[in-house]
Amino acid sequence: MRPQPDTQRRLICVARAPNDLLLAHVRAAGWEVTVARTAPGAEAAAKEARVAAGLIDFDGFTPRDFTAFRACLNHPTIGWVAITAAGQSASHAVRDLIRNYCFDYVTMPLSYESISHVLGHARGMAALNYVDTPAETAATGNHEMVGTCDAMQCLFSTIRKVANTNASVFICGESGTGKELTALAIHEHSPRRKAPFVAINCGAIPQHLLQSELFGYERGAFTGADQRKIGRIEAANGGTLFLDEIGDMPLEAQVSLLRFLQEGKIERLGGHESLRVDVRVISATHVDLEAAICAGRFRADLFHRLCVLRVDEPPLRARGKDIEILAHHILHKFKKDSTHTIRGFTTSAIQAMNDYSWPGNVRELINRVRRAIVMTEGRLLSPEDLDLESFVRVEVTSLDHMRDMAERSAIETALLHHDHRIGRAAAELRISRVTLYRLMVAHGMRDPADKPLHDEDGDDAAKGLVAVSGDGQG
Ligand SMILES: Nc1ncnc2c1ncn2[C@@H]1O[C@H](COP(=O)(O)OP(=O)(O)OP(=O)(O)O)[C@@H](O)[C@H]1O
Repeated sequence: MRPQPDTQRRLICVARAPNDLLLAHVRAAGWEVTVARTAPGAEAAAKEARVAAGLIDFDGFTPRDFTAFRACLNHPTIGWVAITAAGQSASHAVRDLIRNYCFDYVTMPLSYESISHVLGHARGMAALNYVDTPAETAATGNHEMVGTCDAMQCLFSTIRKVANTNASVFICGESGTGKELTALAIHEHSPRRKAPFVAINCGAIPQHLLQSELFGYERGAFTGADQRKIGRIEAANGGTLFLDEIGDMPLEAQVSLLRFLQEGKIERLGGHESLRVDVRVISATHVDLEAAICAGRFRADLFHRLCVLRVDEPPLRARGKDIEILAHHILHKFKKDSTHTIRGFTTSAIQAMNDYSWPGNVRELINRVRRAIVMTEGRLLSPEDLDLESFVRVEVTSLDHMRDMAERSAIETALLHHDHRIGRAAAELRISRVTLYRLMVAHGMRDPADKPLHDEDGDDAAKGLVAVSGDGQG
């Protein structure tokens, strides 16, 4: 389960000599403050906080502290604001920290109200990242499997269930959906987790070599076999064997594999000894194996042996909000590849990712985000960085709506220009005051109950126009 967002307004204040008056003020403004006077203290406070604002005064800290600060300043759910004294921002190291890690900076002296206001914004921006941080779901060693949508939650529950048995598992799903990761997760959650997980891609190995790769061979078994080689099945003894792209396995190897699944024994090529091997088999394919069976390319009896338990991997396009969550997860993992700090994705990039059909699934998402991290010149990754600009929705609005917007904008500009003096604004727009009042009411800029006042303009020449009823303009 995901933790709930923090509703408290937490503030981490990092300073060698904290400003007591400032602290009293932010506390009075409702912030729950944690003070850190050292870099390790700041790190500990950052680890504790889920969503928080951070206020950091670099004065008095050493360059070594600056290096240590990077980890906590990089925390995605803490919005940092730096305090700088006049002249301090001249330091190259401080400038770098502010530019790369801080939401904003304030130069002292500044009103405490303004600081509290900036902190509120910084915390708000950090809270947006909170919803984007990936859920802890099915951790598989160093490989985290991210997913919060119903289809992925269902997959995680299936993984936990099938992990407890020894039956063969068959994973079905489009290319790049995470079939190997699922197989690894099953292994890591099973009692076999301490024994090897051995993966072999049946499609990537030349057909004539697949048998020897799977079963191994004895010295002299064929020309060039100058020493014994242990095959992948034997290497997985006690653990799990993952047969990827099983649909590409040649018929000859299918016969040998079927024999192994029936008897639990193998014979190395060129050997005469039968060896008992205890292996749990997980296989996967992105092709329609039932069709391959009908076409005589795959043995039905082998399929039934392999597919005791079936797991379906959802395509990325069917994972809804998970697309965005995964994108942030990948960004977080690879953002060090960029020379500058990248904070996230533009709204149109998120929309383009949601509209794209992802034929290459998670693998393609990883590649696009990694490319974007390297190519971008901004702090937010755009559809162009992701090479998805053709998926940006162009909103088509009606002509009436466009006219309406243009009218409202012209009125706002004229009123601003003339400091809300109605007569002058109306004159610039070349309409009467009465028409301007009517349009302001129509655009919700004025309450119809409000009577136009003569002295609103402070301009006697304009007063006479108020009495004029209509000017025939639309
Ligand atoms: N839910 C997920 N969370 C995080 N990373 C994922 C997830 N699913 C897949 N990946 C990553 O996507 C990449 C492709 O996954 P994987 O190799 O498991 O896919 P596959 O379905 O086995 O691909 P193929 O059909 O080409 O063999 C890997 O880098 C994997 O770590």
